[in-house]
Amino acid sequence: MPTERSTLTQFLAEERRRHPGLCADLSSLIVDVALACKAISHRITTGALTGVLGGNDVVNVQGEQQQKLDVLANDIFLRTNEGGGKLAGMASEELDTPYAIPSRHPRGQYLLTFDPLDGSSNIDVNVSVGSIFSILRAPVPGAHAQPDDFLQPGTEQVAGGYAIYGPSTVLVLTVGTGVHAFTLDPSVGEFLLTRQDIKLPASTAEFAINTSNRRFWQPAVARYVDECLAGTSGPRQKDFNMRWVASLVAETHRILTRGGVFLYPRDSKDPAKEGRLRLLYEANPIAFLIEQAGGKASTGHERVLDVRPAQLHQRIGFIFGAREEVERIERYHAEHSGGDAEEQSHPLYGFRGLYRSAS
Ligand SMILES: O=P(O)(O)OC[C@H]1O[C@](O)(COP(=O)(O)O)[C@@H](O)[C@@H]1O
Ligand SMILES: [Mg+2]
Ligand SMILES: [Mg+2]
Repeated sequence: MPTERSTLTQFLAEERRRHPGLCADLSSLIVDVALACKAISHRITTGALTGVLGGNDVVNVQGEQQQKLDVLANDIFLRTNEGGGKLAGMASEELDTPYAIPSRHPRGQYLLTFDPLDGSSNIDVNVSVGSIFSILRAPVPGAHAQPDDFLQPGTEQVAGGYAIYGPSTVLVLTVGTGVHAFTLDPSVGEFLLTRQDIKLPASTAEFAINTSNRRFWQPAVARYVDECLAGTSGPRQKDFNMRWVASLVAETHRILTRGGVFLYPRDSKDPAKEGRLRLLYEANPIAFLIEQAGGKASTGHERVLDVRPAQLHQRIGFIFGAREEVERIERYHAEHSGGDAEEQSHPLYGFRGLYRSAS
């Protein structure tokens, strides 16, 4: 079917004309990443027919049960991107250490980090999952990337995005010049531009959080959620809706489509972990998109993109979306940060925060 919409490749060529600083290698790397997403999309679509559902009895570096599709998607990302001559190395949520580009391939000037399959717990129940990616400059172009090379703050990203595998497959991308969405047309095998320069409303009446963690929340988070739940009879004086898909990509896509705020804050469930989501593969690329769309992304205390990673698989508290809501949550964190640390780390503190904030 003929179409007048730009393909991803045409769009990137046009972006390079508009922004001459955009490098040709970066465009072709993004096209390779998109190719990986198409292949993953195809495997997900066939589901049980090709035996790709279910676990594979392996626990990954994150301490989580790997799904067959986690491994498959990881493999597709590596194979599709290793030979293009654009990369000095890759780092994946599913691999303990960075992936070295095999010596038979030329090495390039970029680093690719990715969560090959996000929202794994949703695969078997046929709910949307996705892939998330981030592109950084290699400190030494052409050389084999060292693990520390990946430890760059999110502000250094040159591109970031995700593919959502839902009722349709959509690639959402930023190269630092706005946020654009491309829908996969399976009849021609191309991502076609369907939304340009996506903007996020500054306010919202919809929040997303896993409330089963409530007893582990810090007081600032409990206060924020309690106020939303109190609706028109509480201090916010408006009713809020709530959503939780348990797939970061799906939550992000909803927020980029109709607004909202997302919280997976640091909590006391496992004090050894600084959060649930991973800084390099999840928080940074999503924060890049959200900021480019006019929203905010924060740990509760600071801008996510300013965090200097200390470890490849570092986790982080992640709050993003409508600017006014994120600013409010940051304010609550600042107001509650002077409290009694011992009391605040108590698992029931969140509940007591409920009563305190209601007064
Ligand atoms: O199961 P929970 O605690 O609600 O966590 C859901 C979160 O975990 C994730 O699934 C983590 O991603 P992975 O599936 O890549 O491990 C996010 O997509 C989602 O926001
Ligand atoms: Mg993930
Ligand atoms: Mg994953």
